[in-house]
Amino acid sequence: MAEAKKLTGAGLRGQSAGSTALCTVGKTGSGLTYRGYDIHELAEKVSFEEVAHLLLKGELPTQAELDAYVGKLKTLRALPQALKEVLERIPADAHPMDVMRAGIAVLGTLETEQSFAEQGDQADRLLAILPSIICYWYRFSHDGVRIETALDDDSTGSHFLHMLRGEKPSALHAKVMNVSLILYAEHEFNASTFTARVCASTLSDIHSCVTGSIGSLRGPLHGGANEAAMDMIEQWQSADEAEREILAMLARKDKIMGFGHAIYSESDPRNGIIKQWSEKLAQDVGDTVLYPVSVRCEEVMWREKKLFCNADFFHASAYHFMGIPTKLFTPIFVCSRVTGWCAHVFEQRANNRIIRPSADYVGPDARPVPAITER
Ligand SMILES: CC(=O)SCCNC(=O)CCNC(=O)[C@H](O)C(C)(C)COP(=O)(O)OP(=O)(O)OC[C@H]1O[C@@H](n2cnc3c(N)ncnc32)[C@H](O)[C@@H]1OP(=O)(O)O
Ligand SMILES: O=C([O-])CC(=O)C(=O)O
Repeated sequence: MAEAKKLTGAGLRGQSAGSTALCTVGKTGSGLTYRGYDIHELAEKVSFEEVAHLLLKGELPTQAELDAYVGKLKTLRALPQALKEVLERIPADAHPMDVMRAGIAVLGTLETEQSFAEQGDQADRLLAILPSIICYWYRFSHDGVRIETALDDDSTGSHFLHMLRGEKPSALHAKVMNVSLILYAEHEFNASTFTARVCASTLSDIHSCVTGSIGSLRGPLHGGANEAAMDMIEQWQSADEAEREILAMLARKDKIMGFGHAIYSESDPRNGIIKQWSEKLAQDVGDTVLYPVSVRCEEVMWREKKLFCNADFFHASAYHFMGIPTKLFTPIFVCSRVTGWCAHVFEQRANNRIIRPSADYVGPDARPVPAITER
């Protein structure tokens, strides 16, 4: 079993910033559990909606609870007219994460959380509507069509692909989306979730918390790494070329996106799972380049630097093989992680003290303000 990573230095690394009953990350080096359930078992046996229920409502649902929950989510997929109009005004070259951030900000003005008693329903609405927001904007701005978002797909992943392509996905694609959404759902005090908790600690509303989280997830050191990894690997025509380029990047001390992790020491448990599905998808589309390129990157990074693929790296090829445009990779992460964010908001609210750390002052000593003519 891998040893836990030694956590010291800047970035609050290794410091406990609160407690959570939602998730353990890297407790023994490479483990990941949601409310005590191992990620491998969840990815194999349950649906994303069951995981959402687990995170947001405390337990895996019974069949009757699941049926009711899926039914409820389906009723929450429609976009308010005012939100559609805003989305239609956002240009095609906008960053899709900005579209999601703006979409939730607008939703917060239309369906404002009036009291914390509404938080469960608000979280369900966010979960159901986020795929609608991004796909409505994408299809309108790129294809000039106003899509129907209130579709009857049973799963969030199928709903997303159905809106994106205008037809129901294959069983393989539906399955991979389901696994992917499970893998991305929750990860303890990562940057975007901590953003949500800081915002929640001021007793702010849930739309503000989630809007802030989307902003934090957008960066390439966090959720944006799946797109950055795709931009990198798609340039290479063979595994040998990938090896040469990775070695050159390492020599230049470039950051290789999709590798390394703040908490895990020698592997990210989500990687092996999504890698298997990426391989299946590669076979499905007859790929002979991108998957071998990805595998070679993994081998070279481990051999040269003992750096391993995080959850984002093989998501890049998996999403690509399903024909998903690269710019929608990180928005899919949002559609999943909103469950973790909201569950953390609930947890923060249930046992709250405003989050307000201290800083070590390194500026000038106290001094008088000079007159403007003397500066
Ligand atoms: C779902 C997710 O959000 S997973 C993370 C997605 N992000 C990425 O894939 C971006 C690339 N990776 C990284 O930037 C980092 O590994 C992070 C942000 C994930 C973690 O950062 P840290 O906790 O600071 O990394 P860590 O302390 O393990 O770094 C150790 C050394 O390895 C280097 N290193 C870490 N990751 C990488 C990488 N991907 N490429 C090159 N070097 C790296 C660091 O620069 C550091 O070198 P130094 O000691 O010479 O300064
Ligand atoms: O935990 C982290 O720092 C980043 C991560 O892997 C995630 O949020 O899924």
